[in-house]
Amino acid sequence: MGKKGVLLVNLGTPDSPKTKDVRKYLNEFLMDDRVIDINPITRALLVKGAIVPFRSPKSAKLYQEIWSPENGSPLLYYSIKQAELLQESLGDDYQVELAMRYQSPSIESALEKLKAANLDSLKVIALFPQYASASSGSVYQKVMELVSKWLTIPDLSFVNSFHDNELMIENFAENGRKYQPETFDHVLFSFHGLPQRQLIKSDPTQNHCLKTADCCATLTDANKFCYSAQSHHTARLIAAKLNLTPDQYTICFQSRLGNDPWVKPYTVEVVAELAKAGKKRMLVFCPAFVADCLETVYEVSIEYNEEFKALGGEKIQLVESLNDSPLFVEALRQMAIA
Ligand SMILES: C=CC1=C(C)c2cc3[nH]c(cc4nc(cc5[nH]c(cc1n2)c(C)c5CCC(=O)O)C(CCC(=O)O)=C4C)c(C)c3C=C
Ligand SMILES: [Fe+2]
Ligand SMILES: [Fe+2]
Repeated sequence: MGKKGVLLVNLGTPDSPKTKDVRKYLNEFLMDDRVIDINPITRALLVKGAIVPFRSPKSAKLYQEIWSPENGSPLLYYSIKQAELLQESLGDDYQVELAMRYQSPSIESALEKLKAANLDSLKVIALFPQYASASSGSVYQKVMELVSKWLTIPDLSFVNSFHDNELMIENFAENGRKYQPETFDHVLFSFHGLPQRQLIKSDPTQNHCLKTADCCATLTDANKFCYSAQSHHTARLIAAKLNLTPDQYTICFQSRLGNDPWVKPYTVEVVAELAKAGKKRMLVFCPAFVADCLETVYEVSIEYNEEFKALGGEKIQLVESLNDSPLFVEALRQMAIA
């Protein structure tokens, strides 16, 4: 019997927090036609002419704030840990490799190692709990492009999403419980944002997403692959584990890029409204990320915290991500062997 392969893929991070490496990363990331899904000429003009030149030095400063002298980027550090722990847990019948959709380690290099192992099967898990064309879709497209050229293609499968994975939900709830959610004035579930255009394009019925204010209130056949609907579902499941009632929490979306409308409400606006409403202490979960990264460690813990305090709030407390927790490794193990 040959080995079974498992490929874990996260988004990627710059090779270093220097402007030149951030520029290289942003160029590869934002030139992906699933990420900036517009006419290719307009995309190239926008990305290479405007976004990357202006954003790279600014983002480099932010990356410098979160870069650990020993471990580098938290996203890469914890992704490596997750792959190592999963390998340990699965044992010698499996070969686990980690890749990043952008930059290093590349999907090409990880697939080369897996090809050399003469695998019986390959399971690919994009490390995004909620499906989006811009994240998981892009990973799976890239894997398919590369594996389609192999002479022998093993049994190949993908995990579309794991927004409702019981162990993942429990892991977020467990991380949150340590902070005693009941002692906070309000709880936020802040997900990475996405252009509204991408939700609408991905709606198979073309008659559901964003047609009503509560289109994400339940998961149905029409919105089962919708990033926003899956995000709402994840948040409701974590909230239920913590016995939070709907008035105690808000679901919102962060990290908007550009001027087009993204999924609402925007976290930055929710934070401002809650500060103005007199809320003092807020607990923030970021369940679109399975590892801490720039969007959690900087954007939530530093940027939103400062904005909240400037408007009269006292503290925004980030609930750490799943990182190297045994519960998440077990969730990955169960997905890998399913
Ligand atoms: C949760 C999954 C993610 C989706 C969906 C996603 C969509 C998306 N992102 C951008 C633009 C940027 N994202 C950036 C950082 C970033 N994004 C994700 C995940 C998703 N993005 C992660 C995990 C990270 C952190 C990476 C790290 O190194 O820690 C950035 C770079 C940082 C910055 O300059 O602010 C950009 C830019 C778009 C346009 C998009 C969907 C269309
Ligand atoms: Fe992003
Ligand atoms: Fe939707």
